Amino acid sequence: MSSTRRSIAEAAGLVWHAGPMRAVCHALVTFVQAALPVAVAWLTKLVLDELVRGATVAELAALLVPLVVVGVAIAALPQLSAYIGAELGRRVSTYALDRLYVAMERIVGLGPFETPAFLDRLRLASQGGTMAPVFVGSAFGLASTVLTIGGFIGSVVILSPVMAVVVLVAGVPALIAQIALARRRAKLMLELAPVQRREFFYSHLLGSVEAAKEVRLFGLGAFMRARMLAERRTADRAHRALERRDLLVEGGLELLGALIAGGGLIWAVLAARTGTLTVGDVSMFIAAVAGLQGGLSALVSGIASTHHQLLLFGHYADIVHIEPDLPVAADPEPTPPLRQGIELRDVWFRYADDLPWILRGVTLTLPYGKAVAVVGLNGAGKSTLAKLLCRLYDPTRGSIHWDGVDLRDLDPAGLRARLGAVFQDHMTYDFSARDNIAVGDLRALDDLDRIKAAAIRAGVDDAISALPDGYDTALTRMFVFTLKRGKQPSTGVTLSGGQWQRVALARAFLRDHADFMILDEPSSGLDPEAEHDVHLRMRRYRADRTSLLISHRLNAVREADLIAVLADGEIAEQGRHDELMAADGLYARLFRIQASGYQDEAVPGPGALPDGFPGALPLPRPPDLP
Ligand SMILES: Nc1ncnc2c1ncn2[C@@H]1O[C@H](COP(=O)(O)OP(=O)(O)OP(=O)(O)O)[C@@H](O)[C@H]1O
Repeated sequence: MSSTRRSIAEAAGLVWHAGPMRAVCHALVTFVQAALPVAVAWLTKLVLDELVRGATVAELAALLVPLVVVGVAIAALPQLSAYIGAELGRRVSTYALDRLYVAMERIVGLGPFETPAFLDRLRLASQGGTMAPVFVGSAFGLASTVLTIGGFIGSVVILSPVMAVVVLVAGVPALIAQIALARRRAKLMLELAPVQRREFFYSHLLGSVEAAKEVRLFGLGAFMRARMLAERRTADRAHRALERRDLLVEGGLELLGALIAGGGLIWAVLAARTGTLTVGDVSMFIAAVAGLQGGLSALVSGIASTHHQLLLFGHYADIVHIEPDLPVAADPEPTPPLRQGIELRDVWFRYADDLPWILRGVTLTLPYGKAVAVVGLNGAGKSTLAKLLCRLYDPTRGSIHWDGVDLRDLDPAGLRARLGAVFQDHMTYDFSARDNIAVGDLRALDDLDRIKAAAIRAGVDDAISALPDGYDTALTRMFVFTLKRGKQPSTGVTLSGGQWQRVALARAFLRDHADFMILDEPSSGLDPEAEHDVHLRMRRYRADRTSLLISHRLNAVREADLIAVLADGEIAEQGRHDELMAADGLYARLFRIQASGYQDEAVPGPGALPDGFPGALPLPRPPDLP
C-alpha cells in the first residue's frame, strides 16, 4: 500500500474508532452546511426574478420563508459542527496518542532511541498524532468545499458553460502550485527536525533542575542561550524563505481570481442589458462566481494543508506500524526458570557498524546460583555486557544463552520478567517514594508492606519514613502535589545521591522472584559504612541466586564465586579472588592500588598505575587565569 493510502486508511480507522455515530453526524452537518450557500444563491435569484415579474406577496413568501430558514441554518450550523468536530477531534487525538505509545512498546532494545533519525521521526509522529483531529477536520472541510463547488459549478454551467470552464481552468495552476508548496513545507519540517530538537535541548537545559547547578557554577547560561538562539535563527531563516515563496504564489492566485471575477461581472451585466440574462441570473452569477472563487481557493489551500498534514501523519502511521528493532521469534519460547546458567559464546559487539568494537569475542559462563563479578577500567564494556544480558541490544556476532536457549528465541518481555537490575544510571522519577520503589514491580503499587520490606532490605526505610508524608512523599521539587485531602499542596523533597541509590536497590529487591540479578555499580554513591552494609545485605539476599555484579570497588567483589576482568573488549583473566591475586595480573594490580589507598602508606606514583587508569598520565598545566 502506498504511504498516502496507508495514512488515509489509518486516519479513517482512527475516526471510526473514535465513534462511528459522531463521525456520521459530523459528516451530515458538514454536508448540509456545504449545500446552504448554493441554496441561498438560487433562492435569491428566484426572489429577484419574481420581484421583476411582479409576483404576489403569497408567491414571494413561498420563497422568502425557505430563504429565512436557510439563513438561520447558516448562522446555527457552524456552532453545532464545531461542537461535534471538537469532541470527535479529542477522541481521535487521545486514541491516536495511545496507539503511538503502544507501538513504541514494540521496540525491544535501546538502539532506536540512540538514533537521531528515529528521534526526529518520533517527534514528527507525535505531532502527527496530535494533529490527527486537524487532519480529520480538514478532510471533512475539503469534502464540504467540493460539494459547494459542485453546486456552484452546476449553477454556472446552467448560466454559461464557457464561463464555468474559464473559472475552473484558472484554478488548476493554483492547485498544482499549492501542492508543491505543501510538499516543500513537509520536507522542510523533516529537515528542521534535528535543528528544533537541538533548540529544545538547550532550552530544556536552561530550565532544568539537573543542569541548574553547573549552568550557574560554570556560567553556562549565555553560552547555551546563544546556541539555542542560533538553532532558532536557522529554523527561522528556512521558514522565512519558504514563506516568501508562499507569499508570491498566494499573491499571484489572488490577482488571477480578482481578474476572472471582474471579467465575469462585466460580461454578466452586459448580458443582462441585452436581455440574454435576467436580473436574477446576474445575482446568481455574482454569487456563483464568488462562491466558486472562494470555494476553489478554499479547495486549493484545503488540499495543500490536508496534503501537508497527510505527509506529517505519514510519520505517525510509520511509527504506529513499526516493526520491532530486534528480531523477535514468531513463536517465542517462554523463558523458563533459570536452572543451569547463562552463557556468552564468543560475543562481539559494537554500537554501530561505523563504531569501534566494544566486546571482542567474550566467552563467559554465569553458572546458576553463583555470583559473578565483572571488573575492568572505565570504558572496558562492563555496562555494555549488562545491557546485552537484558537484551537491550543483540550481539553483533556470537550469542547469549539462557539455559542453552539463545536469548533471541525467547520472548523479550518474558525474559525481562525473570531479571532484576540496578543500573549505574538508574532513574530518579518525580513520583512519590512509594511509586519510585514500586516501579521495580508494579504489582506492589498498592502493597505498602512489600514496598516497605524492600526499602528495609535496601536500608532506606528509616529515611523514607522520616519524610513529611512517609512513603507518600513526592520525591521531586518540580511539581506541586496534593496527596492527602485537606492537606496543603506540597512540592515534595529530594533525596541525596546515596539515598536514591538505595531506592534503586529497593526496586531490585522488590523483584525477589527474579532468577537473575544484575547490579551495575550498585554502591558507587554510598559512604563506606553504607557500602559495607549494602553488600552484606545483598550477599545475604543473593545467596544461592544467580547474579552479576559490576563494581570498581574491588573489595566488594572479592567474595564473588567468579571474577572476570574485562580489558580491551576481552576477558583478560577470570577466577576467584585468591587465584587472580596469585596470578598477579591486572586484577591484582588494581586491587593493590585500591588497598594502598586505604592504608597509611604512600600512594604509588602515576607510573605504577595501569594504562588508562585515572592519574596514569601527568595532567597538562591549565592556562594561567587572567
Ligand atoms: N549507547 C552507546 N553508543 C555508542 N557507544 C557507547 C554507548 N554506550 C557506551 N558506549 C561506548 O562503549 C564503551 C564501553 O562503555 P561501557 O559503559 O560499557 O563501559 P564500562 O566498562 O561500563 O565503563 P565504566 O566503568 O566507566 O562504567 C565506551 O567506550 C563507550 O563510549
